[in-house]
Amino acid sequence: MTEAHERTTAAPPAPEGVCPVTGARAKQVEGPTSFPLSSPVISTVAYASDPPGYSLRAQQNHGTVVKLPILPHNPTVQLSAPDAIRRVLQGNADNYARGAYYEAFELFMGQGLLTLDDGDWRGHRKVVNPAFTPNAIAARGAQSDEAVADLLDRWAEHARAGRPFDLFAESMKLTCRVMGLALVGKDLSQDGGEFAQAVSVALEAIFKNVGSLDKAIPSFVPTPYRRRVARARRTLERVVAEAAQNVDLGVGGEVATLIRESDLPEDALWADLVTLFLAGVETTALSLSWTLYEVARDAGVRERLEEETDRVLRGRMPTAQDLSELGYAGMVVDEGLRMHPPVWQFTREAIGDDVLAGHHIPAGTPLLVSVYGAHYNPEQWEDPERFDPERFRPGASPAQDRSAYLPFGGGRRQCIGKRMGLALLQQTVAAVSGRFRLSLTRDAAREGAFITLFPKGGIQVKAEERHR
Ligand code: HEM
Repeated sequence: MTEAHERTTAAPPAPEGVCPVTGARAKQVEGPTSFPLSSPVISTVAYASDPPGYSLRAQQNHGTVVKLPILPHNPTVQLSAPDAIRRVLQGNADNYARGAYYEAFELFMGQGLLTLDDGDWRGHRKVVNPAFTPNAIAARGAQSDEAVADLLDRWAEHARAGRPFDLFAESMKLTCRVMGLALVGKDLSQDGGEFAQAVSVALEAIFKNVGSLDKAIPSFVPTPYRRRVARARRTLERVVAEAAQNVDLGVGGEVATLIRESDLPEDALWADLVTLFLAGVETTALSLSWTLYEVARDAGVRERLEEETDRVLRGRMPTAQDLSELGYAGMVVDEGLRMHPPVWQFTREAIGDDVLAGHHIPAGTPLLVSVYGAHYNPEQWEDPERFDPERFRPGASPAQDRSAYLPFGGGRRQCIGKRMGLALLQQTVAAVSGRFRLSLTRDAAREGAFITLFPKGGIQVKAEERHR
């Protein structure tokens, strides 16, 4: 194209404050303007040392649509305004691609359910969908029942020995078993924690790959971190290879069979299985740990839960059929997911210009949808720092705007495992409350964050059996 042609066809500059595509009047997105926080290097260091804290401070100081000067995709716009989030995920979802941040996910997840853009993604979602319907989840009910029963029996041994244990490590055993059976037909909690470790290391590696200093070290140097990542990859490769073999032998897991027998490309087995493991195992374990942590800290909530479980279950284990009667346990899980959303942010990129909550978003802008910011926004939630399951009482409006609550995302890319995750969480919270009282051995857990929001150093608890 000649320079003259470029000049004649280029769009005329938009009058200031008007989006060139929609023609709507719009403000520029603001962010920190004064040193040191205007400096991308200093901001990136501040962000890396406490990502959720940095994110909330930016929201408090500059609002719910804010420009973050963080590397490597500077500037990135952080969104926690419910109307902006609704437009990105639903109203104008066609204008938002997965974008540059999601490229780092391909390190482990290849081109699959989470990383593909809408066109190619549809086929993958359609193939695995039958394993996530209410009927499919109910058909696997006995697997969850047994896994939860074994978890409680292990905790009973800890209780009798007076031995503290880590809620997060225990929750990972539960989810490695339940997800392993559903996806590849194998209990993946039986390898001394190797699979659980592989999932956590892979998620950390994806987060660090976005902007890690590790990249400054030549790629042939086997740093301890790189050795851990390589080991995690080998573990995941072994699980996927075994899954393929088992499908070929006619004894494959439900999801592995659906993928292997579909028309999806050969590499979809790796991409979609690893995606489902990385998206489902740690997230659900974290929700369980954080929710039980909050229950252990709040005698009032604990007593309400005990009253409900004693009344509904009369000392037996809950099954999927009991969940509709265990409404308070469901509200406790919902509030746990508000206060500690395991996926505390996720990303998109604007394909064309748009206006979000009155702000002009130029084409190509990387976005961080801040679940954490939305869940702690005082304009949306009364006293957001308080753990209060009553917000989720049926018929109540938990937030001013329902798009301010999005632990599972929203729109057509909403989490495929939402129903499965919630059912396991509600069942386990009720089962634990029916049998044990948990107490923390340390006052407060410290939050750390990579892709997920995790308790640094775990959550040490002691269990006491309620009825002996
Ligand atoms: C409490 C547990 C969970 C939480 C908080 C959670 C959260 C989320 C969120 C926020 C998203 C949206 C990401 C985006 O739009 O960019 C998502 C997507 C996804 N989640 Fe979950 N998730 C959970 C459990 C699960 C489980 C159990 C599975 C499967 C076994 C799963 C598999 C997926 C997949 C495959 C996607 C991508 C969906 C798509 O784009 O079609 N998740 N999850």
